[in-house]
Amino acid sequence: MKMRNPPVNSLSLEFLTELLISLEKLESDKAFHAIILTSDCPGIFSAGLDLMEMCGRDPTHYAEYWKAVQELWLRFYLSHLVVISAINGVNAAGGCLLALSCDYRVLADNPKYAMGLNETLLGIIAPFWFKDTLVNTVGHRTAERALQLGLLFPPAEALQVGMVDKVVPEDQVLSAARSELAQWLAIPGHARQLTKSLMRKPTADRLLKERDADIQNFVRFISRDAIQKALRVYLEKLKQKKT
Ligand SMILES: CCCCCCCC/C=C\C/C=C/C(=O)SCCNC(=O)CCNC(=O)[C@H](O)C(C)(C)COP(=O)(O)OP(=O)(O)OC[C@H]1O[C@@H](n2cnc3c(N)ncnc32)[C@H](O)[C@@H]1OP(=O)(O)O
Repeated sequence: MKMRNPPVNSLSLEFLTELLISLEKLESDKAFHAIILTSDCPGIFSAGLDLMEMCGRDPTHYAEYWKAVQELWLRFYLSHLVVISAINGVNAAGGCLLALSCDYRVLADNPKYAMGLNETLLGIIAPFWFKDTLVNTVGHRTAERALQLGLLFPPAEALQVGMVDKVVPEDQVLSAARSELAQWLAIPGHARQLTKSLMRKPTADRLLKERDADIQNFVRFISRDAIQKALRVYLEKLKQKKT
């Protein structure tokens, strides 16, 4: 699955919906057993959630958007397919969440390709299920520091803290993901799927039990004047970079 939403693969409502539909199609076709998730945007895996969806819109839109973000995470996190990410670019916040939801992560060795949950740098916070997904991957202490500081880890550090499983030269990222896949596909499917569910269901259940409350919390939080201002300032900084 090659993500293509130029220029930065930001996860707009339309793009989230496309990803969701693609994933559902693959999951319902018995011929498919695995997905390699990668990017078609040079140097960028994903810039995360689309800030334009969270800025200057109305509460109904925020609720619809957040429901789609929840849906995509639940679908990826609990997918019965083997999902491996071949991370071939910088990967922030919501994009990093997608990669963390995979079963295995290969990252291209380029110091520009940092990844992490950098929400605090925007003046916002990672929701509890983003946090839980990170904790499940790197452990509590590393996650606490990474989340508070909004750290984006370059490849060597991402590997060292366990945010990714392998770092390879940039031209080998897809072949390394394919080689890894062979090991996962050699395991009897039902046993691997049940084990994945055993490991992940408690984390997913937390959100499933509180979905509506989580949407309401998001809408209240994102609608605050101070948060809207912080997002506008961040977007402005991104644009000023060019001048
Ligand atoms: C009480 C508790 C309640 C809980 C509430 C929880 C609330 C939590 C809410 C949300 C969680 C948020 C998750 C996220 O994912 S937020 C997004 C975080 N992403 C980032 O910080 C990355 C930002 N982007 C960049 O750093 C760079 O763009 C880059 C490194 C990815 C690429 O750099 P470069 O190649 O130089 O491109 P440009 O910066 O020039 O960007 C091109 C173009 O794209 C626009 N853009 C970039 N990122 C985004 C984005 N995430 N959304 C929308 N648009 C984006 C950028 O502004 C440029 O636009 P242009 O000037 O018009 O061309």
